[in-house]
Parts: sequence; structure tokens; C-alpha cells
Amino acid sequence: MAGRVDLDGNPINPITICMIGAGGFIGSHLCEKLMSETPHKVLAVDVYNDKIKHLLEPATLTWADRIQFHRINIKNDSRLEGLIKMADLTINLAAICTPADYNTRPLDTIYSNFIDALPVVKYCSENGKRLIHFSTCEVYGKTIGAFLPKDSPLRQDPAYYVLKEDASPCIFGSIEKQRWSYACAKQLIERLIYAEGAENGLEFTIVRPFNWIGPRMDFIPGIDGPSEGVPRVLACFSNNLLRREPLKLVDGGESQRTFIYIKDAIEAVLLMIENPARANGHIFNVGNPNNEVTVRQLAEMMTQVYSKVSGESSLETPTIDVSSKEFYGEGYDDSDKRIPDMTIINKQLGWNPKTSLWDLLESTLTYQHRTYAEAIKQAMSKTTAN
Ligand SMILES: NC(=O)c1ccc[n+]([C@@H]2O[C@H](COP(=O)([O-])OP(=O)(O)OC[C@H]3O[C@@H](n4cnc5c(N)ncnc54)[C@H](O)[C@@H]3O)[C@@H](O)[C@H]2O)c1
Ligand SMILES: O=C(O)[C@H]1O[C@H](OP(=O)(O)OP(=O)(O)OC[C@H]2O[C@@H](n3ccc(=O)[nH]c3=O)[C@H](O)[C@@H]2O)[C@H](O)[C@@H](O)[C@@H]1O
Repeated sequence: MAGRVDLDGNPINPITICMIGAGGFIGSHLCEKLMSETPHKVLAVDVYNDKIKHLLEPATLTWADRIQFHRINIKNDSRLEGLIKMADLTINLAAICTPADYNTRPLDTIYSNFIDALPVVKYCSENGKRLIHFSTCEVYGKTIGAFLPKDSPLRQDPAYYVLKEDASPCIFGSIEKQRWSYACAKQLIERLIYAEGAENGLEFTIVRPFNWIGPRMDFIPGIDGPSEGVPRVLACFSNNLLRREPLKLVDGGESQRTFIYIKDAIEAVLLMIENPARANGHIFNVGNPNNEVTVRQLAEMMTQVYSKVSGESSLETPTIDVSSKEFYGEGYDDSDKRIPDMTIINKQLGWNPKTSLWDLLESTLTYQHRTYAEAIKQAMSKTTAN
């Protein structure tokens, strides 16, 4: 750790970070990185800490004096402002961010992504503290190309689908398509942060993650989450593979996504943390434009990779089609395609993702198999016995 310098060759001084939502998927990887590779301190705020337990215990860990867990629900806890004041930088990750909730719990989704984030922005602005806020690629909504006729040659033109932070519009469906409650709340908090920067001098960075995936993402229903819960696609498909049941393709699995390995994405966040002069005032797409697949292709790849890492044969019928209404309920809608433009993050931070989709699926599914295969077998044999 000695002699670490920023992108401009200046020494990096240790700072204290108030990380809200530190116990989640991204937070756990960011805490791991900060503890193992930097001298920074973390005040880790969350309602859960299962995913960072390995960083908190035992107390003999070399970084034990640099990470402190505060079990706080930011909706209603007066200790939050004190923690933000104690820190040099606040990173806000806390949010409801699983699509199954957007149309079924739209109020919770809007409160979590907008109302609950408001005091965090306010405390940072009033106390002159820097803020890194986690938004989403969903603020872009649908591509312009999605509205062209299916056979239009313009659909092949990147001008109609590549998503640029400072140029692309935000295109959501109608109000009854409650899927967009999340994207709309995230967009409004982005606009508020941007305005705090413009009018009150808040030092901010906004991150728009594009489908970051890897170990510890979400939960496996019935094992470390509710049996009826619907996590994001990586955990849905992992659950199906572990239980040897067909992967469910929503509305034909035609939507396209670019997936990025969590460890590549965390490198980008660390650059933002340690290069404030280059990151402040910017909105950054963080994704891997080279890893694009349809959801159907993702299912095929995961089936193949899981068979390799588990040694089990693939199912004869590896996928089944399911309508979005059946799977998510009324009010679901989808982003058609998500290719991040990388110009701004490249220019400001010189960052590029490295890991191919095959490689990241291999390491992630190896983790899923090691972590869950035995527990699933036991749960399934209990169900059969009953
Ligand atoms: N994973 C991705 O690819 C992705 C993509 C786009 C945006 N994001 C955004 O990044 C952030 C983190 O995502 P994640 O994938 O790590 O999700 P996650 O659900 O794993 O983590 C969120 C954490 O916030 C905590 N939290 C929620 N409400 C809270 C509250 N009121 N008080 C205290 N803690 C609370 C949760 O307990 C959870 O541990 C979210 O804002 C999400 O919208 C993530
Ligand atoms: O990860 C991101 O960058 C953002 O996008 C996600 O949204 P989405 O990509 O639609 O979420 P997933 O649940 O991972 O779904 C991806 C696609 O797979 C499909 N899907 C999902 C689950 C399943 O079992 N089968 C299936 O076909 C969905 O319909 C969707 O088209 C979530 O909104 C957020 O976590 C985040 O803001």
C-alpha cells in the first residue's frame, strides 16, 4: 500500500468513507477492495451485514480498525448525519433494485430510490462533503432504435442505440407501466444531485452501472432469501441450474444486455474515489460494451458453463418461455438494449473493463456451485421426504 499515487502522480492520502448499503452485492466487493488494497477507513451502514461478515470478524483481521459496521435503516435514523459528518466521502448504494419489485411495490421503490436518498444528498451538500451516488443504466430506459420499424436499417446505426451520459434521452413507458418507477426515481435524484452541484457547489459523482454481476449477487430463493422472491437474472438462472429446472425466458428472452464482471467495475469505482479532481461533476457509465448477449444467449451460455463447473449433464429442455405478465405481473416493461458509451470514463479515468462473459460466468458459477449446491440438495430432499 505504501507509495500509492493517483492518476496525476500525487500521493493518495487515507480518507474515511461513509458507505451506505455496504452490506449489499456491490458494497461487499467495494469494502473487500478498500480493505485489502487501500489504507482508507469505512463506516459501513446497512440493515444487513451477512455479505461483509468475513471482513468484520474475527477482530484480529489486519484491517479490523479500518472498518466499522453501523446497523442503521436510513429511512429513520438520526445517526446518519453524524456519520456523514465524520467522513470525507459518502457513497450511497442503498436502494430497492430488483425489477420484480418495481411494478409490484412501486411505492417502496420510489421511496427507497428518491425520498430516502434525499437526506443523504442534503447532509452532504450542507456539510460540504463529497458524494458518490449510485444511479442506474435504467435511467436511459428504452433506445431510440426500439421505436423504429423492426426491419429499419437505422436499427444497426449506433446513433440509435448507444447510450451516452451527456446526449442520450431518458425514454420510459407510460405511467401504468410501473416498471419505470425505479428508473424515474433514480432520474429525479440524479437531477437533484446535479442541481445541488450547480447551485450549491456539491462535489458529486454519479455512477450508472450496466448489469454488474458476480458472486454474492442477490439471493437464491428458499436458501438465503424468500422462496417466492424473484432476484435479478443471474440469481434466477443460477437457482434454476442448481435445482436442475429449465431457465425461464421472459417474453422470449429477446432483450439484450451487456454484463460486466463486478471486479472490473469495482476498479472503476476505486479510481473515482481516489481521483476526485477527475471524477467530480461527472456522470459515468460503467459497463462492458463487448459483453453483449440476448437473455436467451445468456441462458445458453450459463447452461454450458454450469455443466462444465459442476460436472453435471445439461437438461434435455434447458429453457422454457414465460410471459412477463406471468413472471413479473401487471405493469412490467423492459429495456430493449443497453450498450454503454465509454468515452467519458475513458477520458477522465483511463478505465476499461477486462473480463469476457465466458470468464466471468465461469468464476461466478463456480462460486454459486460451491456455495449453494449442497444446501439446495438438502432442501430438495427435505421437500421430497415431506
Ligand atoms: N448490481 C448492478 O448491476 C446495479 C445496476 C444498476 C444500479 N445499481 C445500483 O447500485 C446500488 C447497489 O446495488 P446492489 O446490486 O449492490 O444491490 P443490493 O440490494 O445488493 O444492495 C443494496 C443494499 O442497500 C441496503 N439498503 C437498502 N435500503 C436501505 C435502508 N433504508 N437503510 C440501510 N440500508 C439499506 C440493502 O440492505 C442492501 O444491502 C443500488 O443503488 C442499485 O440501484 C446496481
Ligand atoms: O443491473 C442493472 O444494470 C440494472 O438493471 C436491472 O434490470 P434488468 O437488467 O432488467 O434486470 P434483470 O432482473 O437482471 O433482468 C435482465 C433480463 O432478464 C430477463 N429475465 C430475468 C429473470 C428470469 O428468470 N428470466 C428472464 O428472462 C428480464 O426480463 C430482463 O429482460 C435492475 O433494474 C437493476 O439491478 C439495475 O439498475
